[in-house]
Amino acid sequence: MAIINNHGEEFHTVFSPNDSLELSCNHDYEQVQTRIFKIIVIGDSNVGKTCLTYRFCGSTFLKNPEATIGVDFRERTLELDGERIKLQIWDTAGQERFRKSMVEHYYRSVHAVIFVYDVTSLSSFESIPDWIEECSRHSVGPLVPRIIVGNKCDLRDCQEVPMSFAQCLADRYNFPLFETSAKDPAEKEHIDAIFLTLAYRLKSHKPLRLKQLNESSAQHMWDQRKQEAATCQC
Ligand SMILES: Nc1nc2c(ncn2[C@@H]2O[C@H](COP(=O)(O)OP(=O)(O)OP(=O)(O)O)[C@@H](O)[C@H]2O)c(=O)[nH]1
Repeated sequence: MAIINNHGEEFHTVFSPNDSLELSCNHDYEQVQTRIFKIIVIGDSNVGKTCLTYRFCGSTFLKNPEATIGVDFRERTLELDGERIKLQIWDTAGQERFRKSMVEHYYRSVHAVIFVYDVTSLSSFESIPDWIEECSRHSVGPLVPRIIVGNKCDLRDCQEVPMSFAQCLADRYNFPLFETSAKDPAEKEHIDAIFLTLAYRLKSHKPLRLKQLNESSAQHMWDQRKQEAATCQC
């Protein structure tokens, strides 16, 4: 099985042979309609949101990320069961001063949310309910899939958040929980699996706002959002 990103690069992935996710790049993409899903990645500063999204979209570990200002956009196109799906990933700023003027943009027409904490930082984990609350305040409906990700699990010796704690929280909200590491190359396929879990869930739902759009108008909207973000005074 293979997955491709927006640059047309092909990666091999690791779903088990029993998995119903079929990823390939053998189709003539010009002929296939693409559904586009907006996923926002939220969490405290420094938990690794940029590195996680970069690992998924760029396939490598970003060594020296700078703090995100406003939002960074990444995307990757997948093919699931013969259907082309584009994940537009909004890597949001964790620092309040870099995010406050962007918050409305983050949540507008969102299709899925990933909450990230750092397994070596109890405070980042304790913030997760606040991020969930912020999400609700911005009218993200209960049908929008959400998952919790504990990052930096390569630093097991410094772990401050036992998985049992995290599992309790995830159970309380009924969200899936994943622990992973953007840094550890061996976790790359696990990170793919996290995003693909969401993609698969989104695929089984009707897209919300982008349902009626063809690819060029959806792309136009995406470009507009990028422009809005770039001109935003954060
Ligand atoms: N050991 C380890 N370090 C990581 C991992 N992921 C990210 N880091 C490091 O954590 C720091 C913060 O990473 P970022 O991805 O910039 O964090 P962020 O959540 O995007 O931060 P903001 O942009 O400020 O919101 C960087 O020094 C990364 O190298 C990981 O899985 N393991």
